[in-house]
Amino acid sequence: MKPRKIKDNIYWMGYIDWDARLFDQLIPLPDGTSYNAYLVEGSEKTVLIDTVEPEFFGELEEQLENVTQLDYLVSLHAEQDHSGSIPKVLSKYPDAKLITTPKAKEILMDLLAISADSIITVVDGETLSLGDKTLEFIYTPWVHWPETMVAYLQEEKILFSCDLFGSHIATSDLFAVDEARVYEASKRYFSEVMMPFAKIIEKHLEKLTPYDIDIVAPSHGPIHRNPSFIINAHKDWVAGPLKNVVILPYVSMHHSTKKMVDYLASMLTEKGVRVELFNLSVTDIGKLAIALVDAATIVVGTPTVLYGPHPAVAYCTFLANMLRPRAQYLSIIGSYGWGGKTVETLAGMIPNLNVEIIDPVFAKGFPSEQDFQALDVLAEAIASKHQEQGFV
Ligand SMILES: Cc1cc2nc3c(=O)[nH]c(=O)nc-3n(C[C@H](O)[C@H](O)[C@H](O)COP(=O)(O)O)c2cc1C
Repeated sequence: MKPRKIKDNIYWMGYIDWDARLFDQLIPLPDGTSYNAYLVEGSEKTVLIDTVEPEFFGELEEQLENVTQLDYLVSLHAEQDHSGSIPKVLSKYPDAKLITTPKAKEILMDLLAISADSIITVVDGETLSLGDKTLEFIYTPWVHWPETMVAYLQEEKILFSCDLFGSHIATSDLFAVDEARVYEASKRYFSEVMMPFAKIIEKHLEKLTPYDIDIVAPSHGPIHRNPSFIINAHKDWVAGPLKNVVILPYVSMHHSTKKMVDYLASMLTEKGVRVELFNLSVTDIGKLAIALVDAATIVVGTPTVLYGPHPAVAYCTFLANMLRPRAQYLSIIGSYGWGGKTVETLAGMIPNLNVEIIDPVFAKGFPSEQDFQALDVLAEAIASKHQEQGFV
């Protein structure tokens, strides 16, 4: 892919990774992703903002073919998918100075053995003149590492937001055209990377409010010419109202738990509560993470296996605890043969979740009439709590 013009003297560079299927060896990428770098040519100085995964440096190098002089390289975030090619860019342009935050300087030196001499650190709000253009650096720590910042090109009103407002999607659209598709890809990205920092991101969104932004240029996925679409989506994900939704991640080996999950789902639906079921044996955990962003209630379904939850349920619970969704209620349903500590084990795995636990329902073997009645009570309890809270 050749450099693509965003505005006069401002170009997208990078790599569109159509083949990527797993990010950080953790996150499923059904739609691939991209690694975006941006070239800004001022009347006096030229700057490259971020780089690409080191294995794709060849592509970036070709895009830089006609760039004879690079004065600055900005690193907004030290993670290798953006920083990994910095050493190669610096050896191509030995006079270029690397601009970053003091915290990122430390991390870049640790990760990539970049020498301290080539790094200039900036303070929050500092500006860099490129002649007719000015870059302002705005600290946004914990998006999603401690060292992160964004850069605002004042004259052109472009926010280079790095991972903030990113989406995992490979597309030849330079700008987000199919907003519904980008919304889903961005929510996936948010849920898996940003959700644990939702409260901090809420503050950053407030900090960015006074900036007049025409274009948001993130480091993954397409660029936004309609910035309110992606900014408002993030405002909603970090602090918008929870939804009248119960998500039901479950595993069932011999259908007892499955029968309970299906029954509960049906009762909830009858009571006007929306449900999303995730069979953890086959589910894309990214889809589950997306649902965790704004569901009001989580009900985990598990059989008892060797005195505890099924390992796939334990993994999902561990992940949910890491991702810190905003759900307010949680319950556990499932089946056992003779005994165990499934509920205690799962309850002990969610210290980060600020949830009220609604009485679990466990069937001995296949659910009996009494178990279905207990599920009726659970459905009623959830539905009335959702109603009381006004979730829609
Ligand atoms: C590998 C394995 C280990 C199990 N370990 C336990 C156990 O420790 N305690 C228990 O009460 N039941 C145990 N069970 C029995 C299941 O929990 C029980 O059959 C349950 O009804 C299965 O639910 P499901 O049909 O949703 O898979 C075990 C079953 C299997 C297959």
